Amino acid sequence: MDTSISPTIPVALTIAGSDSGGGAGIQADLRTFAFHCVHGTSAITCVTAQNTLGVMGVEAIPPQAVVAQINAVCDDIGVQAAKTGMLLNKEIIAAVAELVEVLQIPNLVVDPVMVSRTGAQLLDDDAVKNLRNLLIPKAALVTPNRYEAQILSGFPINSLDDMRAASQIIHRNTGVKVVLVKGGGMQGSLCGVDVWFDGHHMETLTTKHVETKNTHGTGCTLSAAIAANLALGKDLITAVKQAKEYVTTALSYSLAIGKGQGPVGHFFPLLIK
Ligand SMILES: Nc1ncnc2c1ncn2[C@@H]1O[C@H](COP(=O)(O)OP(=O)(O)O)[C@@H](O)[C@H]1O
Ligand SMILES: Cc1ncc(COP(=O)(O)O)c(N)n1
Repeated sequence: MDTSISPTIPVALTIAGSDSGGGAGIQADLRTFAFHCVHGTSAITCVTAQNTLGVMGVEAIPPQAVVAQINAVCDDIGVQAAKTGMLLNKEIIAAVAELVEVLQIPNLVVDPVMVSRTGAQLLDDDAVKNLRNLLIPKAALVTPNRYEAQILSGFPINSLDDMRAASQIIHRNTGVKVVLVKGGGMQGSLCGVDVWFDGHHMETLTTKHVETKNTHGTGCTLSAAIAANLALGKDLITAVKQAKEYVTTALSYSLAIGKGQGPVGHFFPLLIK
């Protein structure tokens, strides 16, 4: 008897870098998809040698190999949603942006990864232009953190009002449907507060602040959970709110592994009885 699960199982794609330490990047994304009961597919853009202390090395995957991975997934399996994470250089960004258009990849979440939690540069300086002009305009949602929102808006962010202003500037400059400025890098009570702006409606999304140093992979997990929720057919604001709850719980169950900043934990559905 064939016990395969029905072909209606949702499928999501992550286009991102590999994190050898397993806390962020492709590893966090596929784990997040799995805990949402979404089949995860991947296109690896670069391989990082990384742990909880930092990034020791980065090797780029040639753009044509990134394109081949995306084509292989989309030609055969098909995806209901996708996210991008660490894209590393302008050539990979241009290739991904073109393919998103050609393949009409739906429900694209762009996490504009630029710098790691440990301070390592994850995007070439000359690649920001392609991110802003070629890829972000094709996204349903872009999810910059404080630092990335400052780069994309050219506006310094020190308060909730600054986060709001930056979200409006990014929306206007890129034409993206929705901007979510994340507050993980903000001080005090603003840490964990995010700002949503869709061109009409501005909303402040708040969950409880979790006190932990083990925050590696929060941004990757959030964008992957949003993509998983979109693949499951949820509307964008619901997808974002539920993803934020997922990250908050994952922070509460973070993993104190390694000597530095450990990753958020995804095992809570198995741990909470
Ligand atoms: N200590 C924390 N407590 C609660 N939520 C947090 C905390 N740190 C980050 N978050 C949330 O995690 C998500 C990822 O944000 P952030 O850490 O800013 O992203 P990135 O990993 O890209 O820097 C956001 O929803 C943010 O509000
Ligand atoms: C491969 C890869 N992708 C993304 C991040 C960002 O994650 P974080 O901001 O938690 O360091 C990372 N460190 N490595």
